[in-house]
This record gives sequence, C-alpha cells and structure tokens, in this order.
Amino acid sequence: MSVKIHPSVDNGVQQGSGHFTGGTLVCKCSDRPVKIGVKGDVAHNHACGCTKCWKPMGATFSVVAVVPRDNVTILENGDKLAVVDPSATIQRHACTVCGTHMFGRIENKSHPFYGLDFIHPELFEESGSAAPTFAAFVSSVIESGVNPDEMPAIRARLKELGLEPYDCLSPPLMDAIAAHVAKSKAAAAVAA
Ligand SMILES: N[C@@H](CCC(=O)N[C@@H](CS)C(=O)NCC(=O)O)C(=O)O
Ligand SMILES: [Zn+2]
Ligand SMILES: [Zn+2]
Repeated sequence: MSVKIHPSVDNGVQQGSGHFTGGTLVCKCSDRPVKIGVKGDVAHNHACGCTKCWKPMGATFSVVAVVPRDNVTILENGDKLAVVDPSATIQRHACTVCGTHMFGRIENKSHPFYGLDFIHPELFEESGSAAPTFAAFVSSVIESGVNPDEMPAIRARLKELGLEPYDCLSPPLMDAIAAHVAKSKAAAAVAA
C-alpha cells in the first residue's frame, strides 16, 4: 500500500517559482467562498502532522506555511469565518460552512511567532508559492488514528520526498523559539 502524505506532495514536491508575489486563498464553498488576500511569498512551508492543523479529505498531514500578519486581508465573505478554538495559541479562522481553515493568527504578543499568520498554500488560486521543505509533528499523526506500525514507512516516504521528518519543529524554528525565550528571560532578569 502506498503511503499517502498530502495530495499536494504525493506525486512529488512541486518547487516554488522563486518569484511568487502573493495571491488569494479560497475556501471550498461553491456558494459565497471566503477569499483571503496574501501579499508576498510564504515562508517555512512544511507538512504538519498535528491534530489541530487543517487537512483536506484523506490527507495524513496538513501543509502549512507562515506569512507576516500585516500581509493578510479578508477580501470576501468574512462573515462566514469563526475561530475554531479560542483557547488555542494559534487562532484558526475557519469557514463555518466548509470547515476550511483560512488563516491562523497568534494574538499573544510575547509568543515567539507573534506577527506571523499560518496559512495553507494549497488554497491559493495561483501557483508558484514556496514549496514545503520539512515535516513537523510527525509522531502526532498517531493521535489522529495512524497505526504506530506505519510510522517507519511514513518517515521513509517523507525523506524520499525531501521533507525531513521532525517530531516537533525543524531545528532552525526550535532555535528561533529558544532564542526568543532566552531573550525574554534575560530582559525579565534585568527588569527584576
Ligand atoms: N500532539 C499535538 C501537537 C499539537 C501542537 O502543538 N501543534 C503545534 C503545531 S501546529 C502548535 O504549535 N500548536 C499550537 C496551536 O495549535 O495553537 C496534537 O497533535 O494535537
Ligand atoms: Zn467555505
Ligand atoms: Zn500543526
């Protein structure tokens, strides 16, 4: 049985054009779709295996990337949006009709990723945005019902696709989080 990761990578990872200038994310509704404008290219695009990130039907992983929050605008039918879990760090604004997550926003100003919104590049009407480069929260797919015995094949497939698997985030992102924490602690010590 072939291992399915996500429809946008199962036939090979499509590289970005390198000059994507932005586009429109569109939900799955045929009537009054939600449209979100995004300026510029995405960064840190990756497959995420966590239970919270939105996945299309049949996908084991989500594909999710970040963009500066100031580059994200609700263009059409924003009245259909609602936050999935207001208690979550990432406030995922989803279409209440089709369930598609349109953007996830961090409102906690002291969070290491404050200022970035999480989006799903497969929802772009336009092609060419930067490709995924790693896989995060890989072990978490077990929480969604994947048999632990399948994990070696899933990790092998991710590696074959060039998506290095990590059970948390990639080393550069973990380093960025730790650097933010260290800086905050140093600032708190000076203020004390
Ligand atoms: N094992 C957990 C991991 C959840 C998790 O920590 N997800 C990461 C990656 S998206 C995160 O930053 N979550 C913050 C949030 O969901 O608000 C799950 O699968 O539910
Ligand atoms: Zn919708
Ligand atoms: Zn996730």
